[in-house]
Amino acid sequence: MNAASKPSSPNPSAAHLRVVADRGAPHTPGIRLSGVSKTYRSRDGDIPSLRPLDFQINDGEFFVVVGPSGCGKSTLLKMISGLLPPSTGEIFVEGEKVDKPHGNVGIVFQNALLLPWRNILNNVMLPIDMKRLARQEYLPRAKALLKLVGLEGFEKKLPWQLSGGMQQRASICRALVHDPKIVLMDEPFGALDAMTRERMNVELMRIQRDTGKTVLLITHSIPEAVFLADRVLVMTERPGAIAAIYDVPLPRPRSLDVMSDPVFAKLVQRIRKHFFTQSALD
Ligand SMILES: Nc1ncnc2c1ncn2[C@@H]1O[C@H](COP(=O)(O)OP(=O)(O)OP(=O)(O)O)[C@@H](O)[C@H]1O
Repeated sequence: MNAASKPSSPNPSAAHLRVVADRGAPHTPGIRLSGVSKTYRSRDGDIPSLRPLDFQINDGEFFVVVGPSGCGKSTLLKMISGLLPPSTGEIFVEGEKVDKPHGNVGIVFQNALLLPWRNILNNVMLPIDMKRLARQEYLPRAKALLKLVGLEGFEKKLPWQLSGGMQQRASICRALVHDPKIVLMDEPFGALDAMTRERMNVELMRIQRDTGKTVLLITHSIPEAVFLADRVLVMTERPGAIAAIYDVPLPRPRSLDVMSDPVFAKLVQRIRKHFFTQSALD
């Protein structure tokens, strides 16, 4: 789904964020993988972790990957961010080949990993400081992002003064502050309680809609995948391969009520069938 086709937001700060987000070439696939595989070399021998993968994620798409533990999901994410070279194949982000760590991604991990001595605003500004970008230019964007996730007024607080869900929202702002082309999320809400996790999912969908970012999210939860995604990629056991890619034909914007839609239940059931012998997935 293209950002331009989404309903516009009445929130003025969100509009500001969208203008920045829409700078990219509109028709280039957000992410493209061609024959990408990974085998780790270790003293005990080779560990084939991913079989060759071919797929693409469209600009502005919410793309979710589910798969059993150890099938290579985090490996995939590290390769797309340029932190890890593939053993074979090529990766392109917005048409540019990835061959080293690049600044075109924002990454959100399972834990917020905020620096305890920096206040929330300065944690969000961390990528700007590390990249030595002009602080004054990005401060309004950092503040607009904090407003977007409901953390206006918490800029000067230290991380310990916020709940786990609030900290994770701040870490999402940190991933977006330098206006990356894509956002990679590795089990971002895995450490949160079930109710907070549901709320965060609703919030994340809204943020993605308002910013128009291309999102690749990894989860172990099949209902979470179907709730969030435009498409769900299902992986096989290690060495991971593509078992299937499903379109999620549920209209947007979505609320939690969508989970009682028969289309939702059917798709969850269909994906679950890929793993019915495994207990690693919800
Ligand atoms: N640095 C490494 N050296 C050797 N093997 C590794 C390394 N990193 C990962 N592996 C192996 O590669 C496989 C894929 O690991 P990866 O962390 O990508 O899986 P995952 O699907 O993200 O797992 P989980 O869902 O449990 O987080 C695993 O079998 C793991 O043991």
